[in-house]
Amino acid sequence: MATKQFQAESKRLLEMMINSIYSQKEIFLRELISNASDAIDKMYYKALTDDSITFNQEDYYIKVHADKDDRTLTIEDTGIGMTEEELENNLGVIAKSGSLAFKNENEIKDGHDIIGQFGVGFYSAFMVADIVTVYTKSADSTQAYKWQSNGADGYTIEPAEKAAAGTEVIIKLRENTEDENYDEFLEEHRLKSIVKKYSDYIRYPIKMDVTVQKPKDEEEKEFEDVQEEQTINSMVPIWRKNKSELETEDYEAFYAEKHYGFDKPLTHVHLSVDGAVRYQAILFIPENTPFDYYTREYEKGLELYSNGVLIMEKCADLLPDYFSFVKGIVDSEDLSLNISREMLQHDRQLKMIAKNIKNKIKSQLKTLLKEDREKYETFFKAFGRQLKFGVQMDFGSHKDDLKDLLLFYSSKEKKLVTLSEYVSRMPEEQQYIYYATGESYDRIEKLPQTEMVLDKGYEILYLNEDIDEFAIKTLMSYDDKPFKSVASGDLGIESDEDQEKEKEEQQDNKELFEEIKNLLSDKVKDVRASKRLKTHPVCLAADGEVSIEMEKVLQQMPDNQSIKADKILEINVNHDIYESLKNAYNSDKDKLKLYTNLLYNQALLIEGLPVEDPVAFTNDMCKVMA
Ligand SMILES: Nc1ncnc2c1ncn2[C@@H]1O[C@H](COP(=O)(O)OP(=O)(O)OP(=O)(O)O)[C@@H](O)[C@H]1O
Repeated sequence: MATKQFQAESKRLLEMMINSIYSQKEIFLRELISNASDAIDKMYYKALTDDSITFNQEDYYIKVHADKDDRTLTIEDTGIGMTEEELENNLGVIAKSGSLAFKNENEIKDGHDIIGQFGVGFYSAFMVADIVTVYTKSADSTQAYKWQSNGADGYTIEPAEKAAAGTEVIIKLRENTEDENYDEFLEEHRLKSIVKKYSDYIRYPIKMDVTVQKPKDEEEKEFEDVQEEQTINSMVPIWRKNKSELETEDYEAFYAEKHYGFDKPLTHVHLSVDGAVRYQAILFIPENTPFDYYTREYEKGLELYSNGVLIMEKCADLLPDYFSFVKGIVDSEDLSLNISREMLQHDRQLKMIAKNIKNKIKSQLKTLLKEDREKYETFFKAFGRQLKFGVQMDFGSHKDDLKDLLLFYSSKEKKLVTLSEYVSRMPEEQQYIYYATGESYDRIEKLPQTEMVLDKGYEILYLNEDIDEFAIKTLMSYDDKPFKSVASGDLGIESDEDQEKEKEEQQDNKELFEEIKNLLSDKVKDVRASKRLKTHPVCLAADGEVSIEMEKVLQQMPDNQSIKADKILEINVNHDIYESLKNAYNSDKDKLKLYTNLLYNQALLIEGLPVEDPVAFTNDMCKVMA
């Protein structure tokens, strides 16, 4: 049985392609400029083997020219041009890429990678054009040709006049409609910005006649608008340059030019990777937190280029959420692009690049921490919170990547310290890494719960951000040393003797504690004699997974589900107030109730929790004073 070839309804196919491949009309300019760049690259390759051609860089350029009267936009190049046959094959057959064939036939040299591969980019011109006319003359021919099409009814080819080799693509713009303004593609500013956006790093000059103001005479009193030919693209991407040629100022200038931020970057990484996936990248760590950083509006991502042509402005997949503050670009020739060049076909290469980038950022931050503590603290002030979110994210699966990048305030050093520094200072008998939580370092310092641990001479990490304790709970331990809140029931520092004593105290005061618990009903889970309090009369401790600090954070969330910590009221039985409690218990139950309420509310205030009934509380105070 004979195998039949598929037929294609080319008119329909073209229509579908034009209207459904690209998300934005402006892309057509990127495609035509890329074609022009490919055509010049082909001349470059031709010169390598053909002695009669010398490739003088200055002879090769691309020119964009808008004619407002005619409503035409011309993209001209001094590249290799096309013969009649090539015209027929390349612009007459959809999905036929002369450039891909060229790439396969020639050994591609570094830095001269051919962009075209799908054989469809050219037709994107019909997104904005009624008629496209191409004048082209091949470097191998003396005859020039004109190709013309309105997209729907096929095309014509006829001999034409053209002096030099190269190609001119003339786009007759569509009429404006209610929804679409095609005239924008005749505006100097708009054209410049599209070229800058997508084609800034095309390695040949993209020229345009630009309006500039010049003095009319020597006195420079009056000015007039004149047209001046300017090169509007940067051409050589900074990331392709050798690191040794670049100064910090060059990176800073690039950061500013790209509008990555109003600040200066704190540090940068410049990568040129030649592994399984080849890519170049420049990554910046900003100095300041962007104003919208901790909001839903903030979009993470790196600019992604393929062969110097912009593919995505913000490729989110290149950065993990916890490094979402990183700005910069990645350029790779090894990406599998989809046909519109707006997405990637396979994410395998991207995943490899992303993994590599993650590790590079991590090691850059570690180096900063080691070599420039002050700068690292500036970074941590701006983005430390995000790292802590990162620890807690995805069930803690990134905690090993991040644990050595964290800083917490130390009770001993009175400054931010790493976990490794804390552990290195731990006395041999200390089993836990202690932490205390509160709104500010000052408040935490005054917390009664810290007394016993500080008395022991142990260091305490002061956690004052809402995310802190969640991150610590996810970390669970560092260097095999578990974390322990100073507010937890068992601090792990009590001697057997202390524990025995505590049991006795609990027993001795059992009835009084029962009574206090009843008076407070469901507000506390238990009342106990405190082992940690030295000078303060009372404090609250949490029993179970949810700490008091966590309760505060959860209460602020919209879907808090009223999660509360199980609270234990701890009483210092060595405090004078305790005698008063005992007396009241024995002789005056109303007084016991009054004292209990006062002490409980005091404990709430110390913890930074709201007093449930402030009026009752102040009335109680007055009763004591009167
Ligand atoms: N300015 C030009 N000079 C010379 N040849 C050109 C020019 N523009 C297009 N061509 C030829 O026409 C072919 C088809 O162009 P088209 O833009 O449709 O696809 P492509 O560039 O090959 O691939 P892609 O769809 O990936 O951009 C090119 O491969 C090239 O051979």
